[in-house]
Amino acid sequence: MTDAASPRSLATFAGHVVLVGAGQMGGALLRGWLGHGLPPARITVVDPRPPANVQAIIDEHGIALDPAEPAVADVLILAVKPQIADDVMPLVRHLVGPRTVVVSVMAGKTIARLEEVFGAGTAIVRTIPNTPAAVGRGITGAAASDQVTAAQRAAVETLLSAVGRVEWLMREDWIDIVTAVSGSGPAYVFLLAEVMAKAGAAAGLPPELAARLARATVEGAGELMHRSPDVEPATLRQNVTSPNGTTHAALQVLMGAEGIDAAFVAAIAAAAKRSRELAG
Ligand SMILES: NC(=O)C1=CN([C@@H]2O[C@H](COP(=O)(O)OP(=O)(O)OC[C@H]3O[C@@H](n4cnc5c(N)ncnc54)[C@H](O)[C@@H]3O)[C@@H](O)[C@H]2O)C=CC1
Ligand SMILES: O=C(O)[C@@H]1CCC=N1
Repeated sequence: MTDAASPRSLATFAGHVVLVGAGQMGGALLRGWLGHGLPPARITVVDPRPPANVQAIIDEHGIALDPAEPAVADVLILAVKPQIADDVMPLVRHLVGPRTVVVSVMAGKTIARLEEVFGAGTAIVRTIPNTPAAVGRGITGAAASDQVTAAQRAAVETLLSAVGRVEWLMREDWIDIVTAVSGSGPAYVFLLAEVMAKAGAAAGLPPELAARLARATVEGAGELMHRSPDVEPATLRQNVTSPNGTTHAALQVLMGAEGIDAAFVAAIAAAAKRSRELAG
């Protein structure tokens, strides 16, 4: 595993990186690479309509867009929506050669599907990052095909580490569950801030005050956990929970038979199932 706390410089990264799709996730990667010193001349972006904030970065650094003179990529990153992947992948097929490692951040798309498009001998890394990558605090699960060399694996890990941690997975089929836990996971935490705010307002607080309290609580709890790497989340929870106090009363509700455990088991199963469906 690598950690954003000890990121490697990309200033001496050898090879050309082609980013296909520079939206939320592709844009976060692009910012991370530039922030860690990857020379802009080593990057090509293929995206007909990047968001304005990403276009500004592309313009500022003079990054090549969609090469008129197709050059084979050393690392080709696919970061378009899975629903358009089957249309987009053939359009960048010419950028993939014998030395290329293709890296997908797309939910659902399997290594087997990518091999159908790019050839069975192609080195492929299937990953699932998450949006805290935008602040260098993402976590990415990654599974490599047998064709990926040690050098390609190291190169991919270096690029992914620019936006956070990397967990290499022994089994590709774990990716669907990783997607459900950490890929989609930030949404569950943001939802928590939303529902805590709504509940506070419903109980009588001014809605803006409830929203500020909920937001600061989620931010602070996340930071406390970040700064307590040796303390289990359960211990951090217990530290808040006085015997028969207010937290205990709330947790009785949240952790009851139909509570948060059961809801999360069902939610993770639903997300993993959807990830498997997106393979098609
Ligand atoms: N947003 C998230 O939390 C996560 C997203 N992902 C995956 O990342 C991928 C991208 O998702 P987002 O960045 O959220 O989507 P997005 O919609 O923000 O970005 C997709 C980008 O693809 C571009 N695009 C459209 N057609 C194209 C084409 N023909 N050639 C090149 N680029 C094209 C769009 O202009 C857009 O900039 C998806 O496959 C998703 O499953 C993975 C983990 C987390
Ligand atoms: O919702 C999705 O399909 C993507 C994959 C993980 C997070 N967002």
